[in-house]
Amino acid sequence: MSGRFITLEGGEGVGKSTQIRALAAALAARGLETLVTREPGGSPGAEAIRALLMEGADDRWDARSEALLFAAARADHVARTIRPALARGTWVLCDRFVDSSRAYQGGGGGITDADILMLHGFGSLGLLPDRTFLLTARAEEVGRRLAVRDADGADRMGSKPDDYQARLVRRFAEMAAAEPDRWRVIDAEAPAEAVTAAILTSLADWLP
Ligand SMILES: Nc1ncnc2c1ncn2[C@@H]1O[C@H](COP(=O)(O)OP(=O)(O)OP(=O)(O)O)[C@@H](O)[C@H]1O
Ligand SMILES: Cc1cn([C@H]2C[C@H](O)[C@@H](COP(=O)(O)O)O2)c(=O)[nH]c1=O
Repeated sequence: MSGRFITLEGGEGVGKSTQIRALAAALAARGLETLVTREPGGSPGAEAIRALLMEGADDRWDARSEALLFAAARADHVARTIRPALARGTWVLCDRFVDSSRAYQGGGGGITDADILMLHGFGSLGLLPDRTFLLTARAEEVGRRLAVRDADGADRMGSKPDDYQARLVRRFAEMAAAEPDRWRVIDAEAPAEAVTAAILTSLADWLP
């Protein structure tokens, strides 16, 4: 039996972590076995790489080194956590995946999509989600949320400048438009409960 692989994507502070927790609870209430995981991270090795990526100055890594580190973390996460869970029939709910590399290191950092997909092909044998939810909200709304959540300061990746953030948001929208069979775009400005309901509606075809 094979589980489902679902990812949540979007810019900083749009509500992915909030929604993944709510989604896991809703699926568990329907009797489904779920695993919530995240990137970068989700396995001991990938969590160690996460610390390298998230701490330190913006120029700690150049764009290519950063793309390699994200791909290496993902390879370990896929091999040790995601593929075994899917093989057990578990629904894997992942907070960010390769599409974040395509948006951040690609749209934001200027690495080509072909290069990111090549690294993903080598490191993770090209595993792709069955369904990807893109959470969207206006920059002003996200700014209000992050001002509260990150009052003590953002991490290294969250501190990228506004033009970088704008490019990655555009890249997410392009990817969703280019691959509508896999992506579902969700308005994440609504109250959290309404956002969860919209995600569940977009999963109705798979739910028991
Ligand atoms: N629908 C919502 N309405 C209002 N506030 C929200 C909503 N969803 C999440 N928040 C709040 O916004 C902040 C950011 O949410 P969250 O941490 O889930 O975002 P995220 O997309 O996982 O962020 P990041 O990408 O930075 O990890 C949190 O303080 C959260 O409580
Ligand atoms: C997987 C992945 C992530 N990022 C960035 C996106 C965020 O700024 C951080 C992760 O922080 P979060 O609070 O856990 O969302 O890393 C990236 O640039 N590339 C990636 O592949």
